[in-house]
Formats: sequence, structure tokens, C-alpha cells
Amino acid sequence: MSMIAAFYGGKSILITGATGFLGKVLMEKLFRTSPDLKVIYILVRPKAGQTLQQRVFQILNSKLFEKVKEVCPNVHEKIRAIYADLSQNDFAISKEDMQELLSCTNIIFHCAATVRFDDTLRHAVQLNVTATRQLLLMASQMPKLEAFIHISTAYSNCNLKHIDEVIYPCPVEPKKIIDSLEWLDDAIIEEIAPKLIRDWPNIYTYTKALGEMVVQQESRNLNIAIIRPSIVGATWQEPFPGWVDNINGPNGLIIAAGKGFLRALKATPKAVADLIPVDTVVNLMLAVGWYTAVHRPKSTLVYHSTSGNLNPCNWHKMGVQVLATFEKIPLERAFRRPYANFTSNNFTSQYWNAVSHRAPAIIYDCYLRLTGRKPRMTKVMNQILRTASMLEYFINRSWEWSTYNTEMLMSELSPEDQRVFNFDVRQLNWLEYIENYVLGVKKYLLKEDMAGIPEAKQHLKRLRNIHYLFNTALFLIVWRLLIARSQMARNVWFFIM
Ligand SMILES: CCCCCCCCCCCCCCCCCCCC(=O)SCCNC(=O)CCNC(=O)[C@H](O)C(C)(C)COP(=O)(O)OP(=O)(O)OC[C@H]1O[C@@H](n2cnc3c(N)ncnc32)[C@H](O)[C@@H]1OP(=O)(O)O
Ligand SMILES: NC(=O)C1=CN([C@@H]2O[C@H](COP(=O)(O)OP(=O)(O)OC[C@H]3O[C@@H](n4cnc5c(N)ncnc54)[C@H](OP(=O)(O)O)[C@@H]3O)[C@@H](O)[C@H]2O)C=CC1
Repeated sequence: MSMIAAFYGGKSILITGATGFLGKVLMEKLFRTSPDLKVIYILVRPKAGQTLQQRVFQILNSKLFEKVKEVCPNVHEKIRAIYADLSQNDFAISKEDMQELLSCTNIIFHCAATVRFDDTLRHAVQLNVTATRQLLLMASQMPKLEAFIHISTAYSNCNLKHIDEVIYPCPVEPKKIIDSLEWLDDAIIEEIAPKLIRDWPNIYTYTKALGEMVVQQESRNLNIAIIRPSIVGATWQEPFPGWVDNINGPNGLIIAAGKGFLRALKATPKAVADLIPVDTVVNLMLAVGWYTAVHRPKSTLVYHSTSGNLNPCNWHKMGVQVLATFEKIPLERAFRRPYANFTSNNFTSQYWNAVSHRAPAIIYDCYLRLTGRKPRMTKVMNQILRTASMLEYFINRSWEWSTYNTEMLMSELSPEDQRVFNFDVRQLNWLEYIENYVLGVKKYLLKEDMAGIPEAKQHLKRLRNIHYLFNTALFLIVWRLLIARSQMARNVWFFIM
């Protein structure tokens, strides 16, 4: 019998960010392994014209929850969506809902955040810092609370090279920043933002670091733990391999590569690709929730959910396997044949951007114009290159994250818990994982039908022929021009003939 699964039985669990990538996988695993849990409260806002109930309905009826419905047929009754907007005072939660949350909650998993790298400082602080403080305040009024698990990121201290499982102080106190945002206007805030974030690469990582400091400062006598995942990728094993549902992190670039838009990337081939499967992160979260509540460590423990020091993979290996998978299982209607050229050199990267990205986009737009259609490829390409440049910081560096606490926790688990809540990334086979990941992007994210693979392969063959034809024509034109203008070229030509 799993001790962790039994621990969550009968519990009332509060999850923020439950509609996000990590939150959905967390809910799924909780319902599947502890179907006798009492209730999961989720703080949700209406979005894209959908009410809370419609959003919950959509999640529970997705492929991700198919197994849950077999194990826990009354899952609909065990999920309680509470209207909340984490960027508002008191999260805009009604008095009755707040009362219920305060009096019933046993465990909190705080996953909600803005993960956009380019968010405004005001919004990112509201979500990643102030909301965390507000939730901690709520937690301090919960008499039944056993553990508060805060999800941060392994990159919250990416201005350092070696990162231990400790909370590092930020140069400016979070409280000072929160207070000043109240009276500064937006224009001034955006002006001072670069000075505040100093050597952090973006607002996201900086505000996540501030969020951790807030956790440390406002922990009172709560049982708190922080989990820092690196780049969260598709599921490894559970509930099935390759599940993914948003374009964040590597996902968008994998699509851009598979569709042949992105054929070169400014990346250091030997740098560690610190991906971590989302189900591995979730298993660690649940184990940490149990350990924090039952063992009540004296201080706030930080757990790294990373792969680099236990089972490293690099960007070269990842790129090669992504391409190999697209050979076998191509995406539909590709723009060009997939290709991956990694270079860490600025000049070469600019060259490939011009030749491999911008020039084909311009040529294709000319073709669209000539055939009476609206040009669009340059716009798409600019967006992809902007995204790639935003991620560049993370694919040109390697970090060392120590994992003492994570390994200690692994050794504390019973063999049954190590199996059911496996977060031992040493068992991960990268080639198999990446293949399933790419397949998952095709099936679950792009919703492409596997029956379309023969046609997709045929399309790639046509693209290859167009490519050869184009290169031959280009060569002949250049050669003809050279012969017309250079005596040496003429001599070479006669010599060959
Ligand atoms: C050469 C081939 C290589 C072969 C493949 C190998 C793959 C290597 C992949 C390497 C990836 C490395 C990733 C490192 C990430 C480190 C993350 C740190 C971990 C974390 O803690 S946080 C979670 C991660 N957060 C994110 O990923 C958010 C990043 N996104 C943003 O911040 C914004 O979206 C961005 C990029 C600033 C763009 O903003 P904006 O210009 O306002 O655009 P929109 O968001 O409105 O989107 C417009 C348009 O772009 C599409 N889009 C958005 N994001 C991506 C993406 N990541 N990849 C591709 N495309 C993306 C989006 O769908 C929109 O399209 P439309 O058609 O709707 O216009
Ligand atoms: N994905 C990754 O690679 C990594 C993620 N992390 C961390 O993991 C956590 C979860 O990330 P992930 O699931 O990927 O992110 P998502 O963007 O998928 O999910 C974010 C969640 O936060 C919610 N949220 C955002 N703003 C508000 C708001 N104003 N009110 C209520 N809810 C809000 C979103 O709700 P809605 O659906 O309404 O938008 C969504 O449920 C974050 O803390 C992130 O920093 C850490 C390392 C890597």
C-alpha cells in the first residue's frame, strides 16, 4: 500500500493554477492514486468566453482524464471550482467561499503564475509575488493546514552558475517593490524594470526569485516547501507518454522545427538540455506534500526537480532525436523539410537566420503576392525568431543544480511509493522520451491524425524535389553570370568541357 496515496485520502486540497499545464497533471494524478480524497478546491477565473464550470468540464473530458474516470467515476463531485482572480485583492473570492477554504483546506499546492518572459513588471509582481504573499496570509488562517507547497523554477537563480537547494536573497526587498508599485505609474515601472532585474534574463525569473523570498519571509509557523522544476516537458509515463497541451518552453520550437520554419538555432550543442517530464515533477510534488505534512521539517526545504546532474542530455542529442522522429513521423503540411543547425556563434547564427529563415519567407511571400494572396510568412517567421531569441539565454548555458533534498526524499520513500510516485530521473531513457514527446506534440497539441503520415511523407518528398530544383536553378544562374563576367570562370568551364 502506498503511504503517500493513503495520506491524501480524505484530504481537502487547494490548488492554484489547476487549469495550467502542471496543475492539470497534478489533479489527474491525485484523483487516480487517491480517489478517496475529500475534495480538490481549484481557484479559477473565467477565460476566453468560458465559465468556470465549462473550463472544468473541458478539463475533465479531455484525454488526460480518461483513466481517472475509470478509477474515480464521481470525479465531478470531488472538484470544486472557486471563482478567483489572483491579481485582485483577496483574489476576488466571495466571503462564503473564503470561509470554506479557510476552515477546510489541509494541503495547498501553489502552481499559479505568469510564465511569460516579457510580462510587465507590475503584472508579474502581482501574480508571482503579491499573490504568493496573499496566499500565505490565507494559509496562516487555516487551522487544518498541514502543508503549503510552493512551485518556483530552477531558473529563479539563473544569475548563478551553481545553485543549491536554499533560498537566495534578492538585492531589493520584495515588500519594497510591492509597495512602490502601488504608487508608481506604468511608464516609470517599465523604465526602472531593467535596473531592478539586473543580471536576471527576464521579468519572469526575477519575480519567481522574489516569490521565493516572500515565502521565506512570510512562512510564519507554516509547514512550507519549495519545488524548483527546470524546463517542464511532456509526460514521461503517466497517465500515458507524450502528453502536452501548450506551446511554452520547447514545445513551440519543436513545432516550428517540425513544420520546417525553424532550421537553425543559436544554441550551444554541448549545453545541458535540462528538461524534466511533467509527471516526474508532479510525483515529487505529491511526495513533498506528504513528507512536509508528516515529518514537519524545521525549516523550509527546497527541492530541485532537474535532470542535469543525475541524467544529463544536451541540446545536440535532443535536436538529433527530434529530427530523427520527424523523419519517421512527420508533421502535416510542412513549409520546408525539417533540419536542425545549432550554432553558438553570433555571426553564423545571423547568417543562418538570413539564409534559412528570412530569405525563404520573403520568397514565399512574393509567391503569395504573385498568386493574388495575402503575404504572411515574414510575419510568422519574425514571431518565431522573436520567440527563439527569448529562449536563447536558456539554451546557451549550463547550470549545476544540487539535488541533496530530492535524493534524500527518494531514500525516505517505501519501495511501493518509489514505484507509484517515481521521480528518479536516472531511469529516464532520453531517446525514447524525446520520441514520445515529439509524437505527443503531433497528437495532443496539434491534434494531427496518424492516418495522415503517408501524405505528410509524400509532401516532404515534393519539398525535397523543389529544394533540389531551386538549388540547381540558382547554381546555373550564378554560373551563367560568372561566365559572362569572368575570364577565369570561362577558362574553368572550357577546361571541364
Ligand atoms: C533548429 C530546430 C531545433 C530542433 C528542436 C529542438 C528544440 C529545442 C527547444 C529549446 C527550448 C528551450 C526552452 C527553454 C525554456 C526555459 C524556460 C524556463 C523554465 C520556466 O520556468 S517557465 C515556463 C516557460 N515559459 C515560457 O516558455 C513562456 C515563453 N513565452 C513567452 O514568454 C511569450 O509567448 C513570448 C515568447 C515572449 C512571445 O510573446 P508575444 O510576442 O507577445 O507573443 P504571444 O505569446 O502572444 O504569441 C504570439 C504567437 O507566437 C506563438 N508562440 C508563443 N510562444 C511560443 C513558443 N514558445 N514557441 C513557438 N511559438 C510561440 C503563439 O502561438 C502565437 O501564435 P499565433 O499564431 O497565435 O499568433
Ligand atoms: N512550464 C515550465 O516549464 C515551468 C513551470 N514552472 C512553474 O510551474 C508553475 C506552473 O506552470 P505551468 O503550469 O507551466 O504554467 P501555465 O501557464 O500552464 O499555468 C499557469 C496557471 O496559473 C493560472 N493563473 C495565471 N494568472 C492567474 C490569475 N490572475 N488568476 C487565477 N489564475 C491565474 C492560469 O490560469 P488560466 O488558465 O486562467 O490562465 C494557469 O492555471 C508556475 O509556477 C511556473 O512558474 C517552473 C519551471 C518550469
